[in-house]
Amino acid sequence: MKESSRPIGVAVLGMGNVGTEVVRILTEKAADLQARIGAPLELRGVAVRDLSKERKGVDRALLTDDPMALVQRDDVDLVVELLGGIKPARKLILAALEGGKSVVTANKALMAEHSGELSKAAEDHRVDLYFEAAVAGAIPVIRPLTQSLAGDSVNRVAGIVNGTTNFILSEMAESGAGYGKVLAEAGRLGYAEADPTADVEGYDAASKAAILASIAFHSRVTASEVHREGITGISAKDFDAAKKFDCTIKLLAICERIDVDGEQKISARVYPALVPLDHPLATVNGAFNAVAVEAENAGRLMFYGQGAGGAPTASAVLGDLVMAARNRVFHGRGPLESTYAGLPVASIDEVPTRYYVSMKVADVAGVLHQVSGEFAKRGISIAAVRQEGAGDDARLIVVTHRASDRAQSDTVAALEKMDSVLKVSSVLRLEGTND
Ligand SMILES: NC(=O)c1ccc[n+]([C@@H]2O[C@H](COP(=O)([O-])OP(=O)(O)OC[C@H]3O[C@@H](n4cnc5c(N)ncnc54)[C@H](O)[C@@H]3O)[C@@H](O)[C@H]2O)c1
Ligand SMILES: N[C@@H](CCO)C(=O)O
Ligand code: NA
Repeated sequence: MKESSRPIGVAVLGMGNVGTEVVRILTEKAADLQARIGAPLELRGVAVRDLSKERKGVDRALLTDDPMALVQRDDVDLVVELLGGIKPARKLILAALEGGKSVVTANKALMAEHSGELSKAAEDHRVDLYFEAAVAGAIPVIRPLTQSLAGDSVNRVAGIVNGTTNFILSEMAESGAGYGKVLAEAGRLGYAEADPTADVEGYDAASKAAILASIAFHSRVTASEVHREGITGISAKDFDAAKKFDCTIKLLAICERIDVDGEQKISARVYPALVPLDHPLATVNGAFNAVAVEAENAGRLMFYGQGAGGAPTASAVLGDLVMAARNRVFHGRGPLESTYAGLPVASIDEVPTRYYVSMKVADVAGVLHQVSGEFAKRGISIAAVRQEGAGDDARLIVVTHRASDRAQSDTVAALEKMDSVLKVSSVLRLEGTND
């Protein structure tokens, strides 16, 4: 390695769950990081909201409540954005890139909406924009997709990419614990977003799906183009029913290439789904994430690890920081955004899915025939039917084979109108099967 170069100035924006851990590692591992980079990393400042708050292990002189002034300092070479949200993160990152500084961010909400603008600024100013921490926390997924698989064709990226909801669903499956209590615990452990609606309503997973789909399929997919359903409607009853079909329930993010009438499109979707208990994703519990990648030549790859939490996320941030710093020292550049394929995003209606429909029915002869008739009318074949209870508590559960999501949802709408169907109590998709 060449002799140590001049110090590289680092600005950290935000000292919350992730920022605190990044600053700790930067300080504690300074010597190792210097040896790996070929230059020392020097912390020039940390932008915080509350200057009066005690920050253990940080020199008070480094704290500032003016992030823009910090970003624009001449002695800052790398900016680490850990504020979250669009404002003021977008402007700060743009200012950094336009000032010739490389940026590392964990901000999926921002990357899923503004990656085009930010990547262009990075390209125009010949600096790096890294965001490994934005998807699946500590797990390397961005780098494998952009670098290791750069010579392959990815067909599918799917898995569990939100730690908070996986933590909640795992607890519900295990102990039947109440939703609110588990969510509060996820916040306390540093998994949840500042506004946990982003987690439980699936927005966070949708942002990650948009980033994964864009990278995997060399196209640009934004969060608003991802079909999104959250977990707030999932109850203990759904878990009981899932168990009867040897399944559990997971919030999945699925990005795949699909063929729609001869045209290749991207499907990017997030929803809670029944997953067979013997499927690898069924055993991913707590704040752990798992992402399965299917590529034409590599075949199937699995990535598993901690998808949320301060220290695991900081690990991914530091990895990016070392890369960006090395590029400074050795005059290299990270991979540029690749959107040459420009594939369109399919509507959820066009995607082939399997449905699980649980309904309360009138306990009269012929109900099963009428219900199955509605599925048959739309060309949907039924895989399993289960009748439960009797009288006022008569229930029918139908699991279908794959058909267009439009045909499936139209059938549910028709069932809801039938006199003999008193209530459609639960509709979930079934994933992780081949039929
Ligand atoms: N926590 C995780 O597990 C995790 C994992 C992966 C990615 N992320 C992402 O990392 C980022 C940070 O997450 P977090 O969990 O650390 O959030 P957090 O809410 O704990 O921390 C954000 C910090 O930024 C500060 N801040 C916000 N606006 C500011 C401003 N204008 N000036 C100065 N300080 C400001 C807040 O006061 C807070 O301390 C987010 O983009 C999040 O999505 C978090
Ligand atoms: N809130 C996010 C943080 C990690 O991106 C989660 O729970 O997965
Ligand atoms: Na990651």
